Amino acid sequence: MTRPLTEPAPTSVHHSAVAVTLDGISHTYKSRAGHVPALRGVTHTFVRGTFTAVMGPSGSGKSTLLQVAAGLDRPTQGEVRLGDVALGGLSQTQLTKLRRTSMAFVFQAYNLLDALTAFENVALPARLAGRRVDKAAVREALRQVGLEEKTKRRPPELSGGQQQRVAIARALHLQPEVLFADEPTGALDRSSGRRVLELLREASDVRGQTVVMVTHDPLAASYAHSTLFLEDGQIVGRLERADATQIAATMSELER
Ligand SMILES: Nc1ncnc2c1ncn2[C@@H]1O[C@H](COP(=O)(O)OP(=O)(O)OP(=O)(O)O)[C@@H](O)[C@H]1O
Repeated sequence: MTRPLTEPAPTSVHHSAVAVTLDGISHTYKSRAGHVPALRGVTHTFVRGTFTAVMGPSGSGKSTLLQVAAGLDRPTQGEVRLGDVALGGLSQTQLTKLRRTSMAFVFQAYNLLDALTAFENVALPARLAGRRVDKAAVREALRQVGLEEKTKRRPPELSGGQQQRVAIARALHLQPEVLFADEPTGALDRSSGRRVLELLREASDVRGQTVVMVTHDPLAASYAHSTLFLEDGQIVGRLERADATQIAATMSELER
């Protein structure tokens, strides 16, 4: 596969056809109410250059799966690998470095810094990863999500949907090996939502990035190459190249 010139220098992570492997992952939260098993023996490989939607009823473990796959939380059991690198074998510093160079995450709460402008928020992760900030590329990322007029605004001066789009521009600008997004279209109107989904699909189809997106919306999931269904912390189904009607039908079977 050819790589665009703007991608970071390859590391061992980039040589594998598999972007992310979840190998027998279980994750249990310990809270005052007791132990909550959020994931129970999840095994899955996310192939490089694919776009996967993760669906399932509320509380089925979708966000946990994303957090664990992105190395934001260490699983109670099992192994996560990014390419050939086992995340469990890395120190916190090594993990942070790997995450900064290879992954981007669009959170449900957008995690923007209020003190920085939209432009500065988009540029920040690249700066933290020690890369030179290409101003034109930052502006282009903001243009792609329709915010070219708002580059100087700070998050408190933007609507929820606009903040969500800044978070998406920030992830796209990094051109990460793997892009994780938790409900990235949740706060968006139909047309901005569609645009964002097209951008995510383009990231995988055109640039060979791997995209993993949690969503409740069958229409959003239909933009992905495949959809995984979670229930009670386990993968209970998978659809390939399905349309929104098929995805919705599978979801309603699960929710019965
Ligand atoms: N920090 C936490 N402490 C204790 N339990 C948690 C914590 N985070 C999640 N859980 C529990 O783990 C289970 C899975 O949660 P998770 O957020 O992964 O589900 P989800 O499928 O993303 O849900 P939703 O669609 O409602 O966002 C739920 O039972 C939830 O209550």
